[in-house]
Amino acid sequence: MPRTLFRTRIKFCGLTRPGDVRLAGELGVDAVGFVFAHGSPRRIHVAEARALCKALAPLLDAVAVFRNNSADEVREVVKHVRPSLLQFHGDEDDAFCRRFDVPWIKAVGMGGDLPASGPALMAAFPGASAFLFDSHGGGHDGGSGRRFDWSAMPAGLTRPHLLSGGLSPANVHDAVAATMPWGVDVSSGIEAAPGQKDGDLMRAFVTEVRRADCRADDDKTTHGEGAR
Ligand SMILES: O=C(O)c1ccccc1N[C@@H]1O[C@H](COP(=O)(O)O)[C@@H](O)[C@H]1O
Repeated sequence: MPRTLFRTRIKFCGLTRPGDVRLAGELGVDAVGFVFAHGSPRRIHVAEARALCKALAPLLDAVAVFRNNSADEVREVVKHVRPSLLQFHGDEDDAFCRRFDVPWIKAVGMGGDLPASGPALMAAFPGASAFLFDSHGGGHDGGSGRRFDWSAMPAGLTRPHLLSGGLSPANVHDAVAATMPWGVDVSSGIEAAPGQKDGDLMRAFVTEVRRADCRADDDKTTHGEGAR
């Protein structure tokens, strides 16, 4: 079987149980997300996040997810949890996001008004390490399990982007094949209940992403195209 040169990064978000964090590490995902957003059914507190960090495998990143949290709340998480990345899912601007001296991802809502273009996004968020496209906006929340029209993703981004929103083992192969993202992020689609991940769904999700990666490699071999 041909081996792919490009590996789609995988983030599992909204973990609340050490066993789920351990399994994520065993499955070889790249990052797990801990949600500190108010109103989320997956919200955890600093002490719980610190306990979950003890279950992290080496080289598995912890991402702290916020939505319009105060600067003090973000600072407390940064100080006590020490996440390797922050993810901002609300109306935070570039100046707010860069205050914490930790690399960050800006989540872009695709549920309401659509972003103008990739270059416009990069100009609005010059400090963002990556962008994440999710289905929030227009009255819809993040982590809702809803997908959006993947063809509406803005063109012209030269920084990494993650696809998210309503992904699951049933659709992630097609999502990766259609959009070739840097990475994918999933919460509801691998859950038995909010915050409780399902081991079989976690495993199936990773399998489907890797199947899409192998297909992309086959396509490149067949058509002589360059890497992503
Ligand atoms: O997971 C949550 O509860 C959450 C709450 C507030 C902001 C973001 C949240 N999670 C992010 O939502 C998307 C999509 O999740 P889903 O797969 O559609 O359920 C993902 O980027 C999570 O990081």
